[in-house]
Amino acid sequence: MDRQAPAARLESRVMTTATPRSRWSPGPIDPSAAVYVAGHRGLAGSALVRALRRRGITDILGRTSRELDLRDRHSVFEFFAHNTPDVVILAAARVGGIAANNTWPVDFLSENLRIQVNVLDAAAAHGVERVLFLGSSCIYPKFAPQPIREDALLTGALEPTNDAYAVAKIAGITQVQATRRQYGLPWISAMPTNLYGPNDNFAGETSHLLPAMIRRYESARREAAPSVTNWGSGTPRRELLHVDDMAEACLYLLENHDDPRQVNIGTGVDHSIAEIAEIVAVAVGYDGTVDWDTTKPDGTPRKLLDVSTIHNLGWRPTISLERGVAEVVEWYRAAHHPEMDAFSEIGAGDVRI
Ligand SMILES: NC(=O)C1=CN([C@@H]2O[C@H](COP(=O)(O)OP(=O)(O)OC[C@H]3O[C@@H](n4cnc5c(N)ncnc54)[C@H](OP(=O)(O)O)[C@@H]3O)[C@@H](O)[C@H]2O)C=CC1
Ligand SMILES: C[C@H]1O[C@H](OP(=O)(O)OP(=O)(O)OC[C@H]2O[C@@H](n3cnc4c(=O)[nH]c(N)nc43)[C@H](O)[C@@H]2O)[C@@H](O)[C@@H](O)C1=O
Repeated sequence: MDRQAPAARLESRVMTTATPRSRWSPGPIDPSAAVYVAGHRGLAGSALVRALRRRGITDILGRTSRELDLRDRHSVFEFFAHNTPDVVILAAARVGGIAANNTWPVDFLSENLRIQVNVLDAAAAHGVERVLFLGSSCIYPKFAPQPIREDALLTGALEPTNDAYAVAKIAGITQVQATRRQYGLPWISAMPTNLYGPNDNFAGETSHLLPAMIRRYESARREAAPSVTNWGSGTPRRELLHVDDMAEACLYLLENHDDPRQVNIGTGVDHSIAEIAEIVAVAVGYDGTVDWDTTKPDGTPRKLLDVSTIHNLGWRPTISLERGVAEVVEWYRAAHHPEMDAFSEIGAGDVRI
């Protein structure tokens, strides 16, 4: 006799029943759909929740990592068995800026592989029709031709500061494609460029470029410091997308797109790090001088995405970098009081609102 609980039985294989046939067709997400946003408190996940609410979707499932550790396969399968989501958006991941990726590569590889495999296996086991997997532009080769087209994937060596994270993300894209092939489920993957917005990680050392700079420049302004020191040479280029634009793009893809190849999401415009620093200085109102710490890594020299696929599908971003950065500075000032400046020691999760 099979003494295992149903969730445990499902855990041992990806799919229990015969291949499901997809019933999906393009159109708005059903307002009564149960949508699970894995990572709903994060930068991307919280923007996805806002975008879903703007569409009138109310049955949004979210669990913090304390409530549901997605590295724990059994818990993930139990969650799916009890909640049976109709749509899954996988925005939970171990995420960090260049220093975090460079310092803890095996954590970024191992944790992300486990999170992805568990969530995607559980979604397949329950026959979830619509799944969107979020990767990142770091999946592409370090010296890919610019702007980077989707077909540049796996054509060259990765940027060493984030190769472990990138390999985990490439595995996620492959799992989506393999699930489509094996089970006929219309799952998709999206690859956003560097993101910024409210609910970002402003911890400093582990942050991405933009939140790190907003924190640094705001602190320098408050303290009337004569100069700030940014990382690297200032010459690499980055394409920055407001996370609310990213969320709209993801929902647009979920409503309109069904194809195995990952889709780039970006603005199609990039700036040097020095130019981005100047935009932050203006938004914050800091007029001191800038030094560059070249002992810190530059990372990939350029990773401008070719966004013609999503443009041709009919989606374009709406938030300019200057406006977006100014809004995030306001958000940061409202969310973080000066006495909370020690929050890097507390951990980014604890300062989210
Ligand atoms: N930030 C960026 O610039 C970019 C991000 N992306 C992609 O977007 C996705 C989300 O990134 P972003 O929003 O920036 O990251 P954040 O760090 O802001 O959020 C990550 C979320 O994942 C959750 N999480 C992490 N580990 C676990 C776990 N073990 N179990 C359950 N939940 C977990 C966290 O939950 P909790 O808060 O409860 O701890 C958090 O809400 C990632 O896939 C990333 O690759 C893509 C391109 C650029
Ligand atoms: C989204 C993407 O994010 C990461 O890749 P990245 O784009 O290299 O990351 P970043 O945002 O941290 O840095 C961008 C650039 O900015 C320069 N820089 C200046 N001053 C600061 C600074 O204060 N902090 C940081 N972090 N960078 C700084 C820094 O020297 C570098 O040249 C990966 O995690 C990757 O896995 C990934 O997916």
